Parts: sequence; structure tokens; C-alpha cells
Amino acid sequence: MMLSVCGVHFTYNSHPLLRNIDFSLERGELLAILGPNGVGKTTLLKCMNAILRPASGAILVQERDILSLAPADIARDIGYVSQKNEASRLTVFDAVLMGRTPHIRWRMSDDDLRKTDAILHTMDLCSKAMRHIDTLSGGELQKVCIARALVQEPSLLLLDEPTSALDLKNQVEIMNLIRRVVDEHRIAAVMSMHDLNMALRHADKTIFLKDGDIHAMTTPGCVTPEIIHEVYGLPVHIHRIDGQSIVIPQN
Ligand SMILES: Nc1ncnc2c1ncn2[C@@H]1O[C@H](COP(=O)(O)OP(=O)(O)OP(=O)(O)O)[C@@H](O)[C@H]1O
Repeated sequence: MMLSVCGVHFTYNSHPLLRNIDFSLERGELLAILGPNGVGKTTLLKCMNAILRPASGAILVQERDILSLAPADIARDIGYVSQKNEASRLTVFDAVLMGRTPHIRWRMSDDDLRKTDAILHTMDLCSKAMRHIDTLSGGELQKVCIARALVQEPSLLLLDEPTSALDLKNQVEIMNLIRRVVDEHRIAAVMSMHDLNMALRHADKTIFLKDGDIHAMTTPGCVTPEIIHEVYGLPVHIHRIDGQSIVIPQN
């Protein structure tokens, strides 16, 4: 198993937020974590990256408890794209190259530079390589942060609302790229999302959080209007178009 989340409880200042979160993910699987604002999606992602520590339970990456891993191992094996992207005076090239830091032993190699070049090319960021990231638009910065996580070549990729700032074409291209990386490199990826249709289109599994619990865990094809109504309090229809499930609010 690439990722096992075992009975995780999480509490902020003695206020319980997540209860008994239990799931696992194999290589080559992409999981979407869904649920209303404030339910705990970001908190769960931060627990999977050892940024936050659960009150109880364990998180195993390749059968190793992440709380027992050295920071260098976490930095190499787990890629994390946060919801709040920081902007600094780094150039786009340097910001993406920083994703190679956990792999650099003595100094950066030609391979590190080549991989940085390649991901900038794949993500259509070459023309911005020398721009400072604090001059980028929100969507451009989001792409740079995703590029940095991909060039890191992690075994587990965690993405907090990775397409929230992207236009339609970029949403589709970035999700296709994430899907391809998961498939070809046999990594596992977990993304939090508000766009249900995007999640149902690209994920292998979905988890719906509600009131601190996993309310439903299923494949996209088995998500029902009842699940969505119960979780979001909104009646919806689900239509099948070209083999895809499309969620449409009833009113
Ligand atoms: N450091 C903190 N201290 C106390 N409460 C916090 C802290 N960080 C987050 N919270 C609260 O915990 C809850 C879960 O937050 P979290 O960011 O995990 O939710 P989310 O599901 O990712 O939300 P959204 O969809 O709005 O991004 C929220 O009510 C939030 O206000």
C-alpha cells in the first residue's frame, strides 16, 4: 500500500475536527477528498504531510509511519501543493528547481536542470522562466507550485484545490498532467476539491467528509445524488454524458 490512513482523529485546541479517518491508496491511484468548506480537507492533507500531528491514529507511507520519518525523507517522498501559495522574489525557474532540493546531495546536477526545463516546457511556463514569482497571476503561480511538486518526483503527491485559480483550459491540462504522472510514475495522489465534476472526471476514488467523518467512500461512477445532498445539503441531479458523471444542482 502506498498510503494508509488508520483511525486518524484530529483536534484543534481541544475542538475535535476529524474522527476515525480510515482509508488506503495504492500506487497509480488518485483520490479526491470532497466536502463542504471548513470540514477538514486541508487539515487532513497537512496530517498526511506531517505538517500537523493527529491526536491519535497513524499515517503510513509505503508502510512507514510518517511521524517516524526524517524531515529529509518527507521532503523527498511527499509532494505538497498548498492552497495558499506563497510569492517571493525567486524566479519561476529557481522556484521550480527548488523542488529538486531533497534530491541534491552536493550541488545540483545536469539532471536536476534538465528535469526543471522539461516540466516548465510541459506546463507551458518556459516564457515565464525568468519572471519573479511575485509578479505572476494567481493561476500562473498555482501552476508554478504544481510544477515544483512534480519536479520533486514524490511517491505521494498531495494537492490542496490544485485547479482553484486556473482557467478552463489550464484546469483540464493540469488535471490531465496529474493523471498522467500518477499513471506513468505509479505514484499515489490525493487532492482536495470543490469542483465535483472535475473530481468525478479524474479521480479513481472519492471520499466525502461530513461533520468530521468519512460520510461516503466510493468510485466516481457510484456517487449518487443522495450522497451529495447529504454532504452539501443541496439537491442535485447526476447525468451521464459521454461516460462521465455530471452533477447539476436542482435549483
Ligand atoms: N490553526 C487552526 N486553529 C484552529 N482552527 C483551525 C485552524 N486551522 C483551521 N481551523 C479550522 O478547522 C476547520 C477545518 O479547516 P480546513 O482548512 O481543514 O477545512 P477545509 O475543508 O479545507 O475548508 P475549505 O474547503 O474552506 O478550504 C475550519 O473550521 C477552520 O476554521
